[in-house]
Amino acid sequence: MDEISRITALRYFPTDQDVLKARLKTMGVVEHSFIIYDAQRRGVNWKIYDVGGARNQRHAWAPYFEDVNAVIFLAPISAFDQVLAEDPTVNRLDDSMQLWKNLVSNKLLANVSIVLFLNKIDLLQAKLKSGVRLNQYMPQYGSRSNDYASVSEYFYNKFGAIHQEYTARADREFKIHLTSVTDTQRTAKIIQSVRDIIIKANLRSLHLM
Ligand SMILES: Nc1nc2c(ncn2[C@@H]2O[C@H](COP(=O)(O)OP(=O)(O)OP(=O)(O)O)[C@@H](O)[C@H]2O)c(=O)[nH]1
Ligand SMILES: [Mg+2]
Repeated sequence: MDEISRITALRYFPTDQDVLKARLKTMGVVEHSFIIYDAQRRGVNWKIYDVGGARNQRHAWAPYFEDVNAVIFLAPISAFDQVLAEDPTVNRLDDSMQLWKNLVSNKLLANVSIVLFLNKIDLLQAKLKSGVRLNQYMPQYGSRSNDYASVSEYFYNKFGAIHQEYTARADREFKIHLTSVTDTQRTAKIIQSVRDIIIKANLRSLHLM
């Protein structure tokens, strides 16, 4: 609402932040292709497939599984007190953990590197600060402290433990990041580390051949 006069102006042109903050549901699978140059100005062609996360979109994922090098999975850890739009009886974060378990245990994805973004940490911080208690929604959190450091560590360990227990391949490249992807500067750094993981896994598979 602070931006209403700017956004309703006759010559309004959206900023990058406006675009990032827009809520635009992904329908089906959307392909993005671009070239990233390294320090030696060598270009590498990247293809990113953005898949819709809503339940009625998930059937569209499987055909892509066999050809991908890496999966970036975003789990909205601020959503512990929210329910799915498509099924109000299901907690959003419980659903995300269940999906995470299915993904890491999927045999078609055994050779794929996985990067987990525990996302929306800015919203998580604000929510915890405003007094919303995690243990009201996830009783298993018990009497642990309700501050950001403890809560984010809890989720970090919880998602990590699910990977450890259910992964289809224990020695895959796997990394967890706490993210707020609308923060472009921090996300750019994290994407570099995602790139390193993919390159590492590629090199490893070449040595194996
Ligand atoms: N504050 C904040 N907002 C975020 C963050 N990540 C995403 N959002 C916002 O969350 C909303 C949902 O983003 P979408 O890209 O539509 O979500 P999605 O997960 O792709 O949803 P589907 O396309 O339905 O799978 C948008 O308004 C984003 O700006 C974050 O880290 N922090
Ligand atoms: Mg989307």
